[in-house]
Amino acid sequence: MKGVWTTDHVREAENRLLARVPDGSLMRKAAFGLATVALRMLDPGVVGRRVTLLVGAGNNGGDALWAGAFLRRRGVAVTAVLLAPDRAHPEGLAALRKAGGRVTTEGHDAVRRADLVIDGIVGLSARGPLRPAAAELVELITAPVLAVDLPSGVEPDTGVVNGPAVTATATVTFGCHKPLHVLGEGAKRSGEVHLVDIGLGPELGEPDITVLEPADVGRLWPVPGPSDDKYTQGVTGVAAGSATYPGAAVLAAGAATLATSGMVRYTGPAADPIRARWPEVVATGSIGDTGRVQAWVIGPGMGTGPGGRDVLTQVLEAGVAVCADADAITLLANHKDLWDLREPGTPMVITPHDREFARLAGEVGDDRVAAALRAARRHDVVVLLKGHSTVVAAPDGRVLVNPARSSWAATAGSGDVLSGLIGSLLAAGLDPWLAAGCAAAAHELAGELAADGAPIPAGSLLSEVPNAIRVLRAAAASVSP
Ligand SMILES: NC(=O)C1=CN([C@@H]2O[C@H](COP(=O)(O)OP(=O)(O)OC[C@H]3O[C@@H](n4cnc5c(N)ncnc54)[C@H](OP(=O)(O)O)[C@@H]3O)[C@@H](O)[C@H]2O)[C@@H](O)CC1
Ligand SMILES: Nc1ncnc2c1ncn2[C@@H]1O[C@H](COP(=O)(O)OP(=O)(O)O)[C@@H](O)[C@H]1O
Ligand SMILES: [K+]
Repeated sequence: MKGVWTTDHVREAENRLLARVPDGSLMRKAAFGLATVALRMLDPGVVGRRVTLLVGAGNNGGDALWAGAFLRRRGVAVTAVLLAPDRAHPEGLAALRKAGGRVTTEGHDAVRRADLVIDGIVGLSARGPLRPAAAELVELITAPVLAVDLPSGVEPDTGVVNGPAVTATATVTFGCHKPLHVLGEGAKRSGEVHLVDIGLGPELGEPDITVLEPADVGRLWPVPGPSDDKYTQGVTGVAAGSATYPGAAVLAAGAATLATSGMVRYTGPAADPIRARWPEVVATGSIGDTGRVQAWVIGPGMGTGPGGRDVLTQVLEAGVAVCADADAITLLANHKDLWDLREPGTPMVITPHDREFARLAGEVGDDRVAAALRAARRHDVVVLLKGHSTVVAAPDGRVLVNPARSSWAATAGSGDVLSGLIGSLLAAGLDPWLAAGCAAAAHELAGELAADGAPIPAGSLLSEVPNAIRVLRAAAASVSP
């Protein structure tokens, strides 16, 4: 698992560390790590290659200047462009000058002619988009960009970009990952993120955000053992679909069928198409005939009328784990009394996209993590907020983020697949926060495998679920002793 810490927590940890290490040693460590990645990016042949440093007013610029000094000593032609000449980091500037680096306040030529640009404009103290002088230079960049700590112009704690910002080829970050590296536009703008150890580890407490690695998901994915039968692995119930939207039920039930062994039961008006596509599913027309399940998936294509409300009532009263998606979320938003039917402590995951979220808990806004946490605490459920970066928040404050590598999953019906995956992991007994996180990871990977460079319908994503599970389990096998 990868930990991510907010800027407040990074600063607190840095202050504790700074109190017990010699002055300047952290920055030199950070800068040396930065220079090492820069040399790799310049390879082959670093002597005489042109590196331009964009240097802002703070320590982020200081990192860039110190890295420039290291690079200069390896024969690189280094030019520092000072955006705030009076406030450039004094020791870093002196070190660069001593190593023979050039310093200027007029950066147009240096940026245009660079083989590599190092973005030391702003780091953890960033507020808002790039200021005009910095934005004008960034516009001119054609070379690869190595960002110091984060691509300047991106909000560090949300990954939001509201104006001009750097798009980095790679980012070197120090001590730990920060939220922007895994969230939305920030993740995209960071490029490949390299973590440099500056000894911050012991000072960092519990992470604010966790990212599951493929091996984590593979290890957690439930598989049958010698003593298992179809019931012991958890039976998933799917209440979804309608005469108008039978496909949503077929996708959700299909996902539950493929995600784990064991058994899937279906209830609703799409029993015939379900039987035709998934003969393994035990399909009935009414919830009373369904038999026992360990978890329900409810909502996709179900409708928000009295029929849907009645089924949701029965599901919530059943006292088993629930994944509520789509129309079930709208019903919960429209009829607040439905929440009271749930037995306290029963695992529950809701999976809104932004519009469903707004119905339930107000606009998402820029801070998706804070929004998901707010809703999770208000309703005492795990909230999976969909998007390019999926955020999973638990009422106890745990947050998982699944940053997508591609956007092929943004296609009609793919959410139905996701809810089926979550339901089957809940039925298998996984902690609901992990169930949602593992499902999001497998879902995203299935989309990537299915697409392979071209658009796909949700059915193709669904077909790749077994391959995604194989890849994730292989990752787990390759790291276990
Ligand atoms: N602490 C440590 O031990 C270590 C810290 N390290 C490094 O320090 C970095 C944090 O440094 P920091 O706190 O000095 O501020 P930093 O991010 O460089 O900002 C500088 C100034 O930029 C300005 N500015 C703000 N927004 C802006 C915008 N949108 N566009 C343009 N300019 C903007 C604003 O100045 P203003 O003009 O508002 O006064 C702000 O004060 C951290 O990211 C890491 O790289 C590493 O060396 C490891 C050890
Ligand atoms: N830009 C994107 N990049 C990656 N994944 C995305 C993107 N947009 C949506 N997704 C994912 O696609 C799925 C869409 O779900 P949803 O909006 O409920 O669609 P539907 O209701 O048609 O099934 C979710 O898993 C979501 O996280
Ligand atoms: K930066």
